[in-house]
Amino acid sequence: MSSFSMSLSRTSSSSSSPFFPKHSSSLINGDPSRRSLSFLSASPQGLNLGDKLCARSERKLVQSSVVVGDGAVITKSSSGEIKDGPLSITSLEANKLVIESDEKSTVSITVVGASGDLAKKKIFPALFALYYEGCLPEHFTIYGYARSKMTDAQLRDMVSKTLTCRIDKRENCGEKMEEFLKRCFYHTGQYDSQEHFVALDNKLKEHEGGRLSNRLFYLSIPPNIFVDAVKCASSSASSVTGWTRVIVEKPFGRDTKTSAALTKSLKQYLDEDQIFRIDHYLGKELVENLSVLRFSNLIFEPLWSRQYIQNVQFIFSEDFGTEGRGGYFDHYGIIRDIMQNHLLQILALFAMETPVSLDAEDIRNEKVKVLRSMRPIQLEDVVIGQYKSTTKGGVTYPGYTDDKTVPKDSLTPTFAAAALFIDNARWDGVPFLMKAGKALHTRSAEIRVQFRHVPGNLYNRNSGTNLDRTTNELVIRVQPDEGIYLKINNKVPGLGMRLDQSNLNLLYSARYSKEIPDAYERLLLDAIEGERRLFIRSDELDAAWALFTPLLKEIEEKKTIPEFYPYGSRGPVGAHYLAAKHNVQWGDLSLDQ
Ligand SMILES: NC(=O)C1=CN([C@@H]2O[C@H](COP(=O)(O)OP(=O)(O)OC[C@H]3O[C@@H](n4cnc5c(N)ncnc54)[C@H](OP(=O)(O)O)[C@@H]3O)[C@@H](O)[C@H]2O)C=CC1
Ligand SMILES: O=C1O[C@H](COP(=O)(O)O)[C@@H](O)[C@H](O)[C@H]1O
Repeated sequence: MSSFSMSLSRTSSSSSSPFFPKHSSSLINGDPSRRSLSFLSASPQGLNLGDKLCARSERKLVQSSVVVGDGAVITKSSSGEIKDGPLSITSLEANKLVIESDEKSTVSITVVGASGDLAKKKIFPALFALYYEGCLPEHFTIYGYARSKMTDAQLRDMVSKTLTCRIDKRENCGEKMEEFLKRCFYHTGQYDSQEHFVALDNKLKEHEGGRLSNRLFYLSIPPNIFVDAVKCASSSASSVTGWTRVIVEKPFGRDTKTSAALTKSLKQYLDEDQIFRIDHYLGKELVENLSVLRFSNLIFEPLWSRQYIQNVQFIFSEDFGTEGRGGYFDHYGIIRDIMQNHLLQILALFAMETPVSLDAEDIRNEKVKVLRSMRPIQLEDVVIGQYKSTTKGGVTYPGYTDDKTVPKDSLTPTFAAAALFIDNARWDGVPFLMKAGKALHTRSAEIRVQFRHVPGNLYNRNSGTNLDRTTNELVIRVQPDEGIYLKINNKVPGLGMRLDQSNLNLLYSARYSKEIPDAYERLLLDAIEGERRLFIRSDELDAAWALFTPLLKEIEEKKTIPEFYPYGSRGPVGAHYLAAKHNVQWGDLSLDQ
């Protein structure tokens, strides 16, 4: 257990790369446990108190321009791995970075609303997967907190029954689960009771055993009680020695006003950098890969503009309805549930300019610029729908309003399609089409990039009459069957000259044997490590609401009637007309998808 003090003396350097600055390191007073580092150009920008420096944090170090090299406490091997971790930053001052080994710190994770659906379905399984993979710190404790009366044993029982995660069939799963469950506890309490949070604080302290304490609260509760819980957690159960962070689940309000009010209330008790607004689509592997695809392959970035791209489509569909969540859903609708957050976030990542670095703030700055460059959405560019009951093969599927928690005359859309535009130099005039729906024929999420026709194409005559069928299309399939494929034209083998379209296909399951982690695993780990890149900053949220609020208001004020579509169908035909109006065909509905 040791602590190191590193002096960062900054001088300018023209030769060092922004990612790998030159530096030198030496012992302080001959003490091998204390190191002095002189950085030629680096600053600890991007590093925060409590950050953990381990192999997973390499990205952070690289982005932060504080890669520590030869002879230093943390060494970067030629294979790119950081050795001698994990270490935590315990003090961060100008020119002085104090880090200490992980043995001295602990992370307490409190799942607020532990008795609920999301906690069971996603949060506990993700925490277990992280534990199984050895990604949680050596010292950690997990607390479930909710009003329901439960003992530790009952929580463990509940968690073990719902740990239906990807780890299930792996080696030693049972053993690991036993170990994991021993670190899980439960505390019964009201969400607005300081007294109950003080009691939680005492229990956490017992487990922390005097180590530097870092605390993460995951608010897995309905939004109307977010602020009460944050108030109590921050005043009665936040850490006094390390960091305190709060993960907030959506919905972040219903519109600009309510979202701003929520942010204002949260900021009474927390700083912006303590708030981790989760959008779990940002944690999905293929969404994470979007920037890699674009910025690390020379062949894509030069094409990424109005010059070569005719339209971009963001498509979300589910083959089940709102069963069980009708009460929540009716208050929000598909535009707020999926478009304003998940699809818009992906759009922003897709369309942003190259960020200065991979640092969270640099990426989020670029995303905000995209969102703020978007043209107000016109109601004429939007189609809404609602699924109705249908009987197929002798089975009757319920309509949206058949749900007892949904008013019979509800106009809430369960489907929406929209054409959006980014009024900047790169994307001027390019339609960004979004489509999201429940109770459709399939479950999928994908990004489709349709390129322009080849000008003066020599082979037009050989390709048939429909030029759209010969345009290149890049498909990023977020789920299921994660993959990326590019449709290209090729000659059909033989003596004739007939053209065909084929896919250059990267199917993840064929390429990689390792299963893909759930989005919640990545996001929880990022929150523990203080990595904010995949969380929504308040100005991003404001910009997202500024775009959608006028449209939602207009739909609601005009009581726009949704177009009905049968459960399990491809959605309202209006979506086809909308696409056609912008000279587009939905890629997911074409014959050769
Ligand atoms: N479920 C999902 O798939 C998703 C959920 N979310 C969001 O995550 C959060 C949690 O979702 P989910 O688990 O489904 O929510 P639940 O409705 O299951 O609520 C979670 C827990 O909160 C407590 N609770 C529920 N209603 C109230 C109330 N009116 N007053 C006080 N406490 C209440 C209950 O615990 P107790 O009674 O024991 O205190 C409940 O177990 C929500 O913000 C939701 O919008 C986001 C994406 C997906
Ligand atoms: O946020 C939400 O997402 C889910 C879909 O998430 P996925 O990871 O299963 O694709 C959606 O069902 C839900 O309505 C929405 O609130």
